[in-house]
Amino acid sequence: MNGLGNEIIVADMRGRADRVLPAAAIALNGDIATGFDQIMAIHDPRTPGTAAYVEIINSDGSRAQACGNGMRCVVHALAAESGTTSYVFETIAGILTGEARADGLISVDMGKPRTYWQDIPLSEEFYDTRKIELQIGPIDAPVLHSPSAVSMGNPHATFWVDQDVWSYALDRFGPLLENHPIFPERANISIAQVVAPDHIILRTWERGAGLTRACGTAACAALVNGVRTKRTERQATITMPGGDLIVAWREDDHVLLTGPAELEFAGRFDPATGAWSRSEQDVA
Ligand SMILES: N[C@H](CCC[C@H](N)C(=O)O)C(=O)O
Repeated sequence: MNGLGNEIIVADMRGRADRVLPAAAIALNGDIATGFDQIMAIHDPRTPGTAAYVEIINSDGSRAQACGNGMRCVVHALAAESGTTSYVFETIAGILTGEARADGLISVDMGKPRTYWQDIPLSEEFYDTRKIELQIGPIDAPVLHSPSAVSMGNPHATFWVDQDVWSYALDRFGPLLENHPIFPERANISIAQVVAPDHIILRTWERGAGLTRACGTAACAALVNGVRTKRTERQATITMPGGDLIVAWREDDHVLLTGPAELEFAGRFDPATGAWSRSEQDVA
């Protein structure tokens, strides 16, 4: 599947006691036919009132706490299977809800942002995480600096720029910033250009996945950080390489992410090794 070009494998692990292992993720990502950004593993529910417990694995085998585009793909897949359009899920970051809308888009309540430095987390004490001391490039003329930091369950840094987001070598700066010691759990790194109070252009280097065509939690982080720094309204269109997402930071502090999800093809794979086969009936 994909969520706005963010390549997602949705794995149905219901009724099973095993998990998708990092080795399987690395093997699947090593095959051009199954290269992906995240695996969303749907497990039996652990908490009454939830439909499933969802584990998230990046293409480098690391586990993530949240994945907005991936959650939309999970809603899309389950709705296609059962016809039910509203879901409550549990992830390691907490409870979140998703809904397949009549217009074909999918909305996911990504929960509340965490802005306190220890919740992001950062390795140093910053009491104002709207603008932390982090820069890259020449010391007297940094290329990127003073990002806003927030957690959507996973850590994000939003660097504000006023040039075209494509004029920055994010493929070079991304890994340096992702692995910077200020982020003890690494971080997702985004470059954001605010073109209107309700419109952000965004590119993301994802923790554990690299450059992706869209990143749902980064879109949420950019909107929240845009409001915190008085650059944007509480709802905006986030234009990413794969297309547009709509993000709204509601008055109840929940962040709502709306966008598409698409099925590409189905198959089966071994959750321990990543050995896979494509299903006969092509569904794309
Ligand atoms: N790479 C992210 C997880 C996936 C985020 C992204 N694909 C999304 O749609 O939110 C992390 O390790 O925190």
